[in-house]
Amino acid sequence: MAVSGFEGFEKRLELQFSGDDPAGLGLRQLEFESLEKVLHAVQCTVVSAVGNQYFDSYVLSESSLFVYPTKIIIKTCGTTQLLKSIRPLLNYACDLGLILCGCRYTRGSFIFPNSQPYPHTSFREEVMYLEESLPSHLCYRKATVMPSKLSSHSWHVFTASDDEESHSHMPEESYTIEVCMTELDHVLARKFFRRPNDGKSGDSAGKEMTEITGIGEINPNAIICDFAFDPCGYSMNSLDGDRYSTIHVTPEDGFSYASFECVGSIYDHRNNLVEVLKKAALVFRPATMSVSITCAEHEVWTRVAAALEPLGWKCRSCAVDEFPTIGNVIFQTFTTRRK
Ligand SMILES: C[S@+](CC[C@H](N)C(=O)[O-])C[C@H]1O[C@@H](n2cnc3c(N)ncnc32)[C@H](O)[C@@H]1O
Repeated sequence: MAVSGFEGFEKRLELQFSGDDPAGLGLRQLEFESLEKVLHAVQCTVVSAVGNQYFDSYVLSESSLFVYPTKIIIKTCGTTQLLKSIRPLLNYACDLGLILCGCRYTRGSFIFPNSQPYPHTSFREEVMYLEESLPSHLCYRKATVMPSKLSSHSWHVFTASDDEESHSHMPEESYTIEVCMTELDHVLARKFFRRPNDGKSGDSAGKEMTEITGIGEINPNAIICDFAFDPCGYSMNSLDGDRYSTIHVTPEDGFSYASFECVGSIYDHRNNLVEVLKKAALVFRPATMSVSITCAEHEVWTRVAAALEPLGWKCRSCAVDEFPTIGNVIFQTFTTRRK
């Protein structure tokens, strides 16, 4: 941990591959030892894992990893060196006959930017490292920092893709939503601290936190893989068919942070996203939150304000940008009226 405090804001990397056998196991064939080597380069480890017929999910010492046949998502916090996973992953994927066709890297603004090691010392450095690590056939590249009225919340996005015309590494109907919450309600944050010497494993303490905080109610149909750190901190992955969601919590005063991420479809009932967002926000009641949606083309983002404004958060800013192949990224920030 940095001397100042734990860096909750995650770095998130999504790599999309194509191959001859799209119905096959693809990346899921990777040996656990290979994944461990990739994570060693990033400087984190697996603490818990669960899979279903569609994908494998891992809770990490610093956030989460999801492995689909042709897609891998790694999200890591603290002082991890996430981008160092790219080269080993590309080598393993190549051995499986998979070719990289898309890359998306996103993150918020670090609370402790000076504690970040290379190549995460600045967004400029990260982009240079990405540019050098990715194969040249990913020729459509774009890097942007999406601003907000709150200097502590801006959204860093880098994308690279192989062919703008094919326009669908991401199914047109699906979207990803990434929520970053800071200044958590103190009483609610206390629930993510363990009692000293509770005699529990990280798994059983995690299960208890999932229940008492209401996290288990966000999607009651999902399989949940949860873990509680000692003395505090919590991570969970949930699996519902081919969809994941994930929550990570740093509850310490002064740098409290929680993130919620899920995927959805524009064809879901309008209320699904509204209800899920409401429930996730009420678990933490943060003073400030940012919501980023990546979606091909749809007004799904209007549902975010519809979910949060009746609960007392006010939308302070909204930025939209378009990226090759993945479509639009909409970045909104919210604060409580009391701010
Ligand atoms: C890994 S978790 C969740 C990460 C997530 N990105 C976040 O900050 O919300 C981080 C929390 O667990 C605590 N923690 C305790 N032991 C830890 C460990 N061995 N590795 C990482 N975090 C640990 C940290 O102090 C922090 O509160």
